[in-house]
Amino acid sequence: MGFAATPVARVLSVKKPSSTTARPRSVWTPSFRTRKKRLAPLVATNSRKTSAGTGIPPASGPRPRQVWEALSAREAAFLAVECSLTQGHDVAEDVDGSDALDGRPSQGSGGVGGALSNRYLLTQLALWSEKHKPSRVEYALAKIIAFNAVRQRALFDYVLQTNIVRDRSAIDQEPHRIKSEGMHLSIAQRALLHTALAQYAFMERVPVYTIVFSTVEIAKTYFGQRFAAFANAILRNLVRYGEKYAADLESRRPASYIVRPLPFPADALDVRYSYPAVFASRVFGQLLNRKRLVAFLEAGNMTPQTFLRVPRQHAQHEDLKMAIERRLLVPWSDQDSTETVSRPWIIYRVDLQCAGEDPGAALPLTLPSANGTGWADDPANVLTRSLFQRLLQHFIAQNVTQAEHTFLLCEQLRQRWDKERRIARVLDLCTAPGGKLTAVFEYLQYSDLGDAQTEYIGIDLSDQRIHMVHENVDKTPGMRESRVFVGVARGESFVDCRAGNILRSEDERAVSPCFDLVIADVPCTNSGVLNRRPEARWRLDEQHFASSVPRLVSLQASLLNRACLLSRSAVFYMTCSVLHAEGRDLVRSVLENHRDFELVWDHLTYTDAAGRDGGYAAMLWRRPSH
Ligand SMILES: C[S@@+](CC[C@H](N)C(=O)[O-])C[C@H]1O[C@@H](n2cnc3c(N)ncnc32)[C@H](O)[C@@H]1O
Repeated sequence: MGFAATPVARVLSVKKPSSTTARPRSVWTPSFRTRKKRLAPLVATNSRKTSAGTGIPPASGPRPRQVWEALSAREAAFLAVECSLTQGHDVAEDVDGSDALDGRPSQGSGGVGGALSNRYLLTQLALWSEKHKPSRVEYALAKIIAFNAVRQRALFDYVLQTNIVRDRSAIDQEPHRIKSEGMHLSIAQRALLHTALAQYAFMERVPVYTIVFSTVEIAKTYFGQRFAAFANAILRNLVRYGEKYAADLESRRPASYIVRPLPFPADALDVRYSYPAVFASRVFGQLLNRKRLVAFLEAGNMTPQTFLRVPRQHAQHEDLKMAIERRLLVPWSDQDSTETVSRPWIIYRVDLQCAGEDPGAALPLTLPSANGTGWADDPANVLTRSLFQRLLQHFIAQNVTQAEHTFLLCEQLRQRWDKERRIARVLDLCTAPGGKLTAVFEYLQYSDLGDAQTEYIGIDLSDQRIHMVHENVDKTPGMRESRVFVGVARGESFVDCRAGNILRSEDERAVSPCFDLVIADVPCTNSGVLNRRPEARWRLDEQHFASSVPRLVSLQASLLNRACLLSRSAVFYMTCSVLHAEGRDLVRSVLENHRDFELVWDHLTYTDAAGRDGGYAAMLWRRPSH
């Protein structure tokens, strides 16, 4: 049976394999009815399989549309992963820090139509999505498969090696072509097998038969019969191999998110949790505790959580009350639920499972959800999801770590600030999408440190992302009516903003301290948000630590340096990295040249299973002049 989905390849403009064995693609049949007909035999076989020993009751077996969606999503994921495997991104290039909520980069974050390179996984998926108009189910599936395939690259290469490669050093020597006896894996073939493994390991509800079937179908279309037979053999072998290891793994407590056993070395944590070895060992060097390291590495492989920051004065919002009633929003347990002067917002965790979403499932939106609230396409669940979309129009999505760091920094500021004066001018050097600037605004208004005359200036390098700041300003009560200026500029050459014009200079002598508070929430390696940025970890290998990471650190130092020059009182320095090189050590080295400032408070949070992002926050305070 043919697999008709060539438009995906055209949309993603991924190079076709040059192999002479590649079979001509089957004819594209755009009508759903036709595709459904062609896939009908699969559906019948599949239902038999599901009831025959996979543990899935026949009633929840895939329905025709789902099978099509599963195949099509799998192909899109495969092409996106191939693209991601081909590219060696520069860490200093990936400055946008985008963490689009549902993973679709918006226009402004450099996604479709944006200026950002289209080499990224999410951008590839967005391009496919824009052209192919997949259903929500199809998109969610493709994203989950692709994210896991990219995150688990090291583990999956190890699995393939132990299955097909006799010589372990082959991958290191020739990463783009794994050699085994008589079989060469191209990048595209490797990507296809990675997506198969991603389904096998993480999607417990996908029957093994379906994984093998779709792999073979895609393999036939792209690589020809010979590779299809090879892929089939590899996967079947793996299932046998996995079973053999199951008992062994159980005794070693396999990572809870791996739902089916894969052979992995018990001691090599970098392979087992799939990180570049040098990064894992650096974090170990900081934590000096194997258990905490494992918790951190595991958290980086989990589905990221979404949080909403709700201003207290909006606590009675109708949609909000309904969302709390339906348990779509759950108050973050650590926060003080009573109103205090200093905490002007309530943080809620979004529990999309209550809307039938189950990120670990095979078909996240159409199978019964994990917590038993019915089918995801049940009208009640559809309503809950549309409620979530409405909430996003009113409230800012911000991770609890970012909100908490901003709160703690503001508290430090309040303790030191002369109560007789109001804060007159605030500058944010890297403002997009505006999460910190709006939080600081809320805090200053709420605590009376600021007033109607307080001026807020936010600049960012990326004009693509500046419009997101405007959206977030509009969501912040009272901010649009205040003295707010948002513009595009490089932070390290910013001098001031007068009458709506941005003044810049490379010359430090042109800079004078004219802001009470300067925020430098700098671009970083994203090592604290690796669960959101599947590709980011691969830019933390030996080679990048020697080349692009130092360049990024030097940009961070320039931005912090400029922040100190511009501030007459406080500097907030923040990153979403857990590496000391971008946090504590960097602050200390910049302070060497700014004896007029002292570090009064800092905090490093590691990514954790509760959903906290990793990140660093520090407050520098200008010493009183004598
Ligand atoms: C971590 S994000 C900032 C997040 C933001 N503060 C918030 O809370 O929503 C880093 C931002 O720095 C911007 N950026 C990168 N290099 C910059 C530079 N040299 N000058 C100003 N902004 C820069 C990026 O475009 C990105 O929007």
